[in-house]
Amino acid sequence: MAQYIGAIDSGTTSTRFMLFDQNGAIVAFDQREHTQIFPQSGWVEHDPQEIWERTRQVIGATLAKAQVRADDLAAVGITNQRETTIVWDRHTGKPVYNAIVWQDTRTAAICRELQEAGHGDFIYRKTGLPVATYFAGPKIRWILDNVSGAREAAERGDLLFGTVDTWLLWNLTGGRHITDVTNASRTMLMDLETLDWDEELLAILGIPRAMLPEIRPSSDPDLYGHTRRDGPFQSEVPLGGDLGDQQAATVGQTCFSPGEAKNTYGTGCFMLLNTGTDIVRSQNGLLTTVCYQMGNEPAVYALEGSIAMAGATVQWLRDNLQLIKDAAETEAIAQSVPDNGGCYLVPAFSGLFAPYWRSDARGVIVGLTRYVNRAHIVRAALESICYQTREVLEAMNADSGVPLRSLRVDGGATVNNFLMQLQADILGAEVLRPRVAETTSLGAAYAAGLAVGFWPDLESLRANWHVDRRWQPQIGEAEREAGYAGWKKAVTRTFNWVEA
Ligand SMILES: Nc1ncnc2c1ncn2[C@@H]1O[C@H](COP(=O)(O)OP(=O)(O)O)[C@@H](O)[C@H]1O
Ligand SMILES: O=P(O)(O)OC[C@H](O)CO
Repeated sequence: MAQYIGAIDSGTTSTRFMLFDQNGAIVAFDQREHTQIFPQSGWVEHDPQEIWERTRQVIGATLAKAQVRADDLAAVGITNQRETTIVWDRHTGKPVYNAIVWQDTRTAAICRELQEAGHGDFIYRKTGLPVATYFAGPKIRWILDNVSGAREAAERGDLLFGTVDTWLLWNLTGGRHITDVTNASRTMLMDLETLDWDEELLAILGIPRAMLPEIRPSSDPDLYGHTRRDGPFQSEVPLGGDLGDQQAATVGQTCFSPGEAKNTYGTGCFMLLNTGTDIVRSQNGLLTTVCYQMGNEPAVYALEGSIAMAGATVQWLRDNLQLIKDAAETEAIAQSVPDNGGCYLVPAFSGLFAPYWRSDARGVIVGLTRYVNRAHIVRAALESICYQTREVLEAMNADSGVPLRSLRVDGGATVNNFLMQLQADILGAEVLRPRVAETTSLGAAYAAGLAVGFWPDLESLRANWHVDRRWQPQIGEAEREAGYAGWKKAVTRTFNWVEA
């Protein structure tokens, strides 16, 4: 019997391929970054061909490292940065434009028009999403409006849309055009109740239905297809799992019961709270989204607090300000000062996402005096991740009425132990990091493994979750609240920066 499950994790900054065994332990992996393209202020793009190339490379390198043949894989799952939008020609397979990344704000005018035309409430009721530049629908519309000949070609049925999962499935299978419910729930085009594309939403955004992929469960016993023999696996491996990366991390953290939540610290930071089969509407700026759908089971929903800039703020310190040489340095530098020296950094680089949804906001560093030095700014950058998380957690507590006392964390930035201590201090709650912090890939592996019977059911997966380390708050209430009040004040300074 095949002993492993493979997971492709195509993130905002890099792609990984991982092999997992029956216990959910990592057997081997490889990871490669792709280029971040910033053509103008507020624009963020990726090259879809580069993402596919990196995917091929990490698959080949992982199999070689582990000395595993593709025939030893029971199935492969895919997980991906969500909302990032690719449009390609169905005949040539060539993208008509770069991928427009979830952080990109070029669709602000389209979003404003949708609001002004009074579609905001309808869109929110249907999709659980506020009208914001974050989501895929307005990005597709932008491509149809701005790429020469694109609208006509789309109307002729020659163009296909996909998020990154769909792009990879298309390339891996040689032409299957499929997405899953979690990714579809981030397009602003899917009805959260019917789990199908909605004709009225398509009409409002002017998007031909023929461009859209088939929507399937996140774990599909009918399979999305098999990998092609002439592709990176050089074998026909079943493709059985597909879900957005934040939903995948929720599955990887085994948050299968209503009330269970996780927070993932990658490029952005995303907290998801499982709300079961109920569609819960937020009163506090959170999204309602599909958490997962396993086979023929009903879909499970989640409330989500999305933060656009988390680890990316650290990258900005490194690449744009050159304050640090690598992300790991932030741990020692931030600890070298006792506090932020009165300085706050609010990274509203893509506007502010949850709970504000302000596309008119832009980043600020405030509270500067001659006392403030590099270490204070580095510390303020780490604190910004934790304060944004506190705002989202408060919104979740208010919506669910049940305060979360401990938070399961994962993602690339959780290797920073000082950041985790800051998080416990700023939340006043316990922070728990699991042994396998690569929960995004693990969630995709679980979805694929469940599809082919490698694991029997969701409950059996809980036994694979083990705590690696936990952090308790170490500061008092007064200090915590004073720091938070400073943060709240700093946030107000970001508003109304971009004039309509
Ligand atoms: N030691 C660290 N301290 C703070 N941030 C870190 C550290 N190591 C990595 N990061 C941040 O984590 C992010 C990478 O995490 P990852 O989960 O791979 O992201 P993604 O899936 O979004 O590509 C980067 O933005 C990086 O700046
Ligand atoms: O690439 P990540 O892990 O920061 O995730 C990006 C999110 O999916 C965007 O919604």
